[in-house]
Amino acid sequence: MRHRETGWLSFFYFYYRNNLPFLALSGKRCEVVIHQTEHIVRHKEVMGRKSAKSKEKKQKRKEESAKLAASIQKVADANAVEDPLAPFAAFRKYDRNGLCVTLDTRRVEDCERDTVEWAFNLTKDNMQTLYEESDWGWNDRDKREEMTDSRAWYLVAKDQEGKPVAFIHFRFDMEEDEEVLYCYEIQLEKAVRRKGLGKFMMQILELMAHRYGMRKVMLTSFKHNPDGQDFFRKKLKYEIDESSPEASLYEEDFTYVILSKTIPQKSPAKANGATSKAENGTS
Ligand SMILES: CC(=O)SCCNC(=O)CCNC(=O)[C@H](O)C(C)(C)COP(=O)(O)OP(=O)(O)OC[C@H]1O[C@@H](n2cnc3c(N)ncnc32)[C@H](O)[C@@H]1OP(=O)(O)O
Repeated sequence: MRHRETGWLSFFYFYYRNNLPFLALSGKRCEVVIHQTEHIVRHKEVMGRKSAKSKEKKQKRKEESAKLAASIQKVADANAVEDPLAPFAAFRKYDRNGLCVTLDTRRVEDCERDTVEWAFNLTKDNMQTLYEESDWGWNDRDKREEMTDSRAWYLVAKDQEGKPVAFIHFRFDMEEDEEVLYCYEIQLEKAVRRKGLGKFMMQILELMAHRYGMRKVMLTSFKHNPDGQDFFRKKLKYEIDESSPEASLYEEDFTYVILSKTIPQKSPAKANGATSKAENGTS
């Protein structure tokens, strides 16, 4: 080592640089002390590196919990909005392909009882067989509980007589530490299918996800529901989500896939209140 070879001067310099206490030493003991001192310095360096690493870890944990808190806050803010459809006046009506309906969003507790009952029955009609063909099976009580959970929001399309013809049950929620808009259910009466209404309603979800800062729109779809699969994957370009069991290494053949679409995040200007084309009705 350099300072042992260069004698007293470098020995003092070494002490001085490493901020070590000075001791009166005889020349003979000098080498031993230098050796011990180097050992202490190495130890200090290792400890220094360790504490830098633990500081880094602590900082990372701090950032992660701040990010999680911000995500939870976004979900809470979205759920606190009185009417999530309010900024999209142009999307309150769908008048195309011989279909004329009005659209409305409400918390489940603000929906008419008849509407919730209609939504349950339509879901049962459309989905019971598919559920029974899956590992999940169908259970009236479980479905009712899910559909009337206090976190449930409904986007309902009604015809000109005020009769509901299509709905989406959605939630602003956390999914694997991320703020998402989860589409629990999209169900249309047979008479209004293949007229573009389903696509229009899913577009509304994507607009709301963007407006309220959700990172993705997510949903679960049975593999043995080809209509749903074609609609979401081919037409709406939803992709298999990383949380879907199909995307992992499980060998078990699951009967469903989790699909999602990433929502581009708002620029700071828009986050501060500027309105988008869709909100201006110029989509
Ligand atoms: C998360 C879940 O809820 S999964 C369960 C999904 N729901 C169901 O399966 C219930 C029964 N089905 C339905 O309610 C509806 O048919 C939906 C939601 C699947 C689709 O809604 P629709 O209004 O019928 O679809 P829409 O008319 O908007 O079609 C959009 C596009 O998808 C295509 N598409 C719609 N339905 C189908 C279908 N059955 N097969 C193939 N393509 C289809 C259309 O061709 C259209 O493409 P285009 O724009 O090029 O013409």
